[in-house]
Amino acid sequence: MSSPTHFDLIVIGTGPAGGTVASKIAETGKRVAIVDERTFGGTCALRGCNPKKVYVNAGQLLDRVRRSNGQLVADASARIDWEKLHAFKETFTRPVAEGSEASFRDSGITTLHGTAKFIGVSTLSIAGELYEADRIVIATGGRPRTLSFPNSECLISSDVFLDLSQLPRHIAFVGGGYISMEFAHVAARAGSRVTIIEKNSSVLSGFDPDLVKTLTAHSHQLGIQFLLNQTIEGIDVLGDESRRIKLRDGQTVAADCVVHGAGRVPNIDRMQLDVAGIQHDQDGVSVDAHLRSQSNERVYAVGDCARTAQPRLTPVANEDARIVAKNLFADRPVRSPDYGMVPHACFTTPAIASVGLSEEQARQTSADLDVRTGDMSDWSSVRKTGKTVAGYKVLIDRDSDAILGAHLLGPGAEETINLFAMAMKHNLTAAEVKSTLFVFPSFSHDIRQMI
Ligand SMILES: Cc1cc2nc3c(=O)[nH]c(=O)nc-3n(C[C@H](O)[C@H](O)[C@H](O)COP(=O)(O)OP(=O)(O)OC[C@H]3O[C@@H](n4cnc5c(N)ncnc54)[C@H](O)[C@@H]3O)c2cc1C
Ligand SMILES: NC(=O)c1ccc[n+]([C@@H]2O[C@H](COP(=O)([O-])OP(=O)(O)OC[C@H]3O[C@@H](n4cnc5c(N)ncnc54)[C@H](O)[C@@H]3O)[C@@H](O)[C@H]2O)c1
Repeated sequence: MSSPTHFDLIVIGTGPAGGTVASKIAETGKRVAIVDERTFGGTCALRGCNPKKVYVNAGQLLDRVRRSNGQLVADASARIDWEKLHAFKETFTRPVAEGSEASFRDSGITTLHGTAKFIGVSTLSIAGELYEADRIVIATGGRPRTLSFPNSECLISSDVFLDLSQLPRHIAFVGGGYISMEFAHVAARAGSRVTIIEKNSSVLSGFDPDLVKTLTAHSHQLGIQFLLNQTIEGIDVLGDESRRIKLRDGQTVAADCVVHGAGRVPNIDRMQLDVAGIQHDQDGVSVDAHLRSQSNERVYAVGDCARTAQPRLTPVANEDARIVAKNLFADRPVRSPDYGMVPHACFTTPAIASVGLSEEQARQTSADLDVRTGDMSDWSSVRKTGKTVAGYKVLIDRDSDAILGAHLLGPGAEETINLFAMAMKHNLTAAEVKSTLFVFPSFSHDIRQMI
């Protein structure tokens, strides 16, 4: 067998994490290769955040027109043409693969295609060829969790859902997390009958339970059916587009398509990590504070496939990449990511968003907690958009006046939460935030009333 082609760095995965590391290191003049087994660009740009947001925008627009009740616009009878919307979505995703590969090549990066597998501590096999490198960065992202009930393989993934050019009439979602809630809101507004089957007693476990209750009731009014505390026993495949989901309590749910929204896990199981002595478990590649593998010092891991305490989101992947690019060829890797406060939002309509501690966590941290909470649906900013649900919960430690957590539901929540994240990262007190002048009228201006 011929000797392996040598690089200073090989990056596995072309998503936000891997792509950023490769580009930054190539700028320093090192010999860099990047590989992907799918089209270049990663989940966020091709199968996640960006295409999803195109659909969400259509759902928001429709919601706003319908809610205007003849007051903001005269004719509220708008509808989504899914085929056209899908075609519009493609205008964002189609150019990504070619564009991202060309941009790597323009930066002098070698682009490779295939599934990378370790065959030695620093040697990879890719599409039958061997490659070795002084440093290897694993940035392979996530994949849908494997489910164990009979016929679970008939579920479609979020990748496939985003690519449907026809919207099924009845869609069932397994799991009530981000993916299901975001897709369900769009699909229900576009005319599908939607059922969400969740194993726990409520959906969206990472968000404030009181705001989730309000959002769930609102989603129910939209026509989304929630089946909570459910265990799926199996699925009968009755035809190409006919499924019957059997629940442990004896209920059955008929659907044209069943979507996997039951969580994602690190995509590392096919890489033969043990061959390279790279410690890992179901939560990802074990890394130290500098994102270096704890057991193979040539290897780093970033983004969704790394085992850190952070949520699996694009801004986290970007921060990992920024730090690893500094550590990779340093004499000693000393930099650690500065995640600050990671805000998160689920793009339902309206959106729900959070940053910092939950009320339960804040009660354990603060001896004197001020829970500022309220219904915002009658606030002028919200009413001006037409009537919808809106609420907030801001957690302030009375002793220090520190903001410990902020939780929002309502129009613009996905934007307003960023101001809380900035204030909290930079330790602004509640009084300092309240004394800041914000544009009026704006959703951000409402912050002054919340604290
Ligand atoms: C439907 C959906 C919606 C989302 N929406 C949001 C959102 O609104 N906001 C947000 O912040 N986050 C969102 N996310 C999460 C976000 O997409 C991820 O956190 C982000 O893409 C992680 O980046 P990454 O670079 O770690 O991995 P990825 O972007 O997943 O890239 C990994 C790449 O590695 C490749 N790969 C895997 N294994 C191998 C191998 N062995 N050999 C070669 N190549 C390999 C894959 O093909 C892939 O291209 C969403 C995710 C999904 C699924
Ligand atoms: N807006 C965003 O930032 C965004 C959007 C989509 C996805 N994402 C990322 O993708 C990840 C995956 O999203 P997701 O929605 O698949 O996962 P999730 O972790 O958000 O939710 C999974 C849900 O499925 C439930 N579940 C698990 N197994 C089940 C079963 N057998 N039957 C019924 N319910 C079951 C869980 O209790 C949970 O409520 C997210 O954690 C996030 O990192 C982010």
